Amino acid sequence: MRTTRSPEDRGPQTPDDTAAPATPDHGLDLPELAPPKWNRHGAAVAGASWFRIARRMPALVVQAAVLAWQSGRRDVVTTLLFNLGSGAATAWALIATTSVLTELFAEVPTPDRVWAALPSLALLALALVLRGCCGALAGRAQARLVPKVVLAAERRLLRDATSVELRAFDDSDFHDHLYRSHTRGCDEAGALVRQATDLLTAMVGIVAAAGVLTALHPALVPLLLLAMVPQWWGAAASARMRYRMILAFTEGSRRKYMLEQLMTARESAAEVRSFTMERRLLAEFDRVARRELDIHLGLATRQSAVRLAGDTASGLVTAGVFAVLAVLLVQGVVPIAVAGAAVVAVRVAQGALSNALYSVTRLYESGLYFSDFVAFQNEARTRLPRPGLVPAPAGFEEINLRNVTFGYPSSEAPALKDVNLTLRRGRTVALVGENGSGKSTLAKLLSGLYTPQQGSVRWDGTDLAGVDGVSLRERISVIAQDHTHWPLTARGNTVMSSAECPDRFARASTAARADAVVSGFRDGWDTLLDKRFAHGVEPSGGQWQRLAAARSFYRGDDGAEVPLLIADEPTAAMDARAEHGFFTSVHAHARRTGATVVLITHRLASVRMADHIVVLDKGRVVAQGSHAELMSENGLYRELWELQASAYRPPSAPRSRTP
Ligand SMILES: Nc1ncnc2c1ncn2[C@@H]1O[C@H](COP(=O)(O)OP(=O)(O)OP(=O)(O)O)[C@@H](O)[C@H]1O
Repeated sequence: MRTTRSPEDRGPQTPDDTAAPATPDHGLDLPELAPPKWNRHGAAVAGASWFRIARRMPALVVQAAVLAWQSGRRDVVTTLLFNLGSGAATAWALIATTSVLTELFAEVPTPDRVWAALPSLALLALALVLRGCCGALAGRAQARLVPKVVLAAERRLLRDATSVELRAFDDSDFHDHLYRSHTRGCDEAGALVRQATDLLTAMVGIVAAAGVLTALHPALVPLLLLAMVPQWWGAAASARMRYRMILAFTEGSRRKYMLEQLMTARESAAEVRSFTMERRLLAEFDRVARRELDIHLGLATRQSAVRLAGDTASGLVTAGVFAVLAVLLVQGVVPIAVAGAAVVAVRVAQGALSNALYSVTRLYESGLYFSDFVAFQNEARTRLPRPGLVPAPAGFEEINLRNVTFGYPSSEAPALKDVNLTLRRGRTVALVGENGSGKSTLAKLLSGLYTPQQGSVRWDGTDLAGVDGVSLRERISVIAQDHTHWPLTARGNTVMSSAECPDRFARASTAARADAVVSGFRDGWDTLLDKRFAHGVEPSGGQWQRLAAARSFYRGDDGAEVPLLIADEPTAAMDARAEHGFFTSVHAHARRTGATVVLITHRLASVRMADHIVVLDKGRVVAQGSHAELMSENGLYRELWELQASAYRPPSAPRSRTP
């Protein structure tokens, strides 16, 4: 038997782990997201062989060099010069060390040895100071370069994300690319340059030390390199493991992010509580997070094992190198001074080599992530508007849609099928139909946001498929169904990208009745419409809609410049007075500016005022004409109209067959 518990029974109202569950403690039962295409590409890169890693290095270094060169030439040159200086100083220091040791181990009385070693000691000190200065200055140049590279990559990503056609945002593959590129790709561009310069620094150190070591005894160099192979293998293998883990968990981290957003965003905070979703969201979060944690823990163990094996093997081989040195010393092949200097050179080269190894593995790892950034750029390039488009015509007498068919990337059925339509200049055209019938899609095609896969949309004789989208959209004003709540002032929300013009501004704000909204705000038109900022306010849904309408009237104020205004459910949240006012204004706008107005609304009483009504059903135009013509037919329009009208009739009143 089910029992109902009072709030007191339930104890504290925070959903801590001990409180009784108000709803079952299971997750959201979301279906798994389909693996994106880039996953295959990523897995192929992550599974690269040693040979492939080595082969990729030059390309990665070149990529880093190009990125760096494009972002800060002076810093690149400075980094190179000071790194070379540092290498020269290292070699000099090692030679000075040999001289010092030779003097100190000479067979003469001790005070004479010390006196003899002093000049070499001074040279050694000078070389070390020089090496320090060069290192510091190279480090400074690198520290200046990296943020510039990250910034340039971020800018490129934002430019690409805003340049691609809107259609790309309907494609989940594009989202995956963008997500990965945005979350890691840009930072990895900086890391790529940092690791490449670190590698350069280390290589210069190695070359300097190896050069001196070769001069001391050639057998030591290959032994030293051999000592580093197991360490290198360990670090690279563990980096690749981590990459594969991140790749495997991309879907999970997207889901985790989505859940975090739902639980922390202001927009969803009320509904999370109203629908008592707290526990279910947390349970889903726990489920996803547990999977992530398990993967992390498994990875940590495997990485440690690989590193341990690599370090142990490396330690054993290094001990072997010193044993060989001892043998050479005992056999008299090298004198004691040279053996001492060799130990110093080995330590210097080991330090540099281990830095180089770290840089190489990190460079490889960064290269893997950076390849996603490059892949996104390539993907974005294929989604740019095609080149060679002509500027939009200044206006039209007629907009003609001929056999227009359009489908969204992820959907099987087209949203619009074989649509034929003519919209005349200066007329108000209403699109009506049930949910999902294709009204907004048609509006987006008319707005120049999408181009049809079949058929054409023409402004008089000009097919819009061959027209530059930006110049076309500059001639169209839109009130979108899901309009953006721009985090700007009320004035900024209205003026947007145009220059401010007081007359135009006054007309637009009056037409949309936005002035009445703004008069209630503390700073009037200068009030910031975002609660996240100090003194920001949050307008109501209807108030936002009036501001969106003002924005649209402002942009479309000059009918010669903007001959088309499209309003997609512009009054859904408005009260009856505001709604009536809006429709009156929209007709007045069409009369004053001579623009064509396309109106989408479910309020059929307002549709009646339109010059022409187009009825859509399942993506097809099923009827069109004036209100009277459509009412005379016994079709979908009349059925919808009568359904709405019946809600306003007293229950006893007889149903009229005429409007
Ligand atoms: N971005 C999208 N990606 C995939 N399918 C979409 C997208 N937008 C709309 N659709 C689909 O296209 C069809 C038409 O949708 P559209 O939004 O044009 O209908 P509508 O008539 O404006 O509906 P409503 O009255 O509910 O606003 C629907 O089946 C919808 O699921």
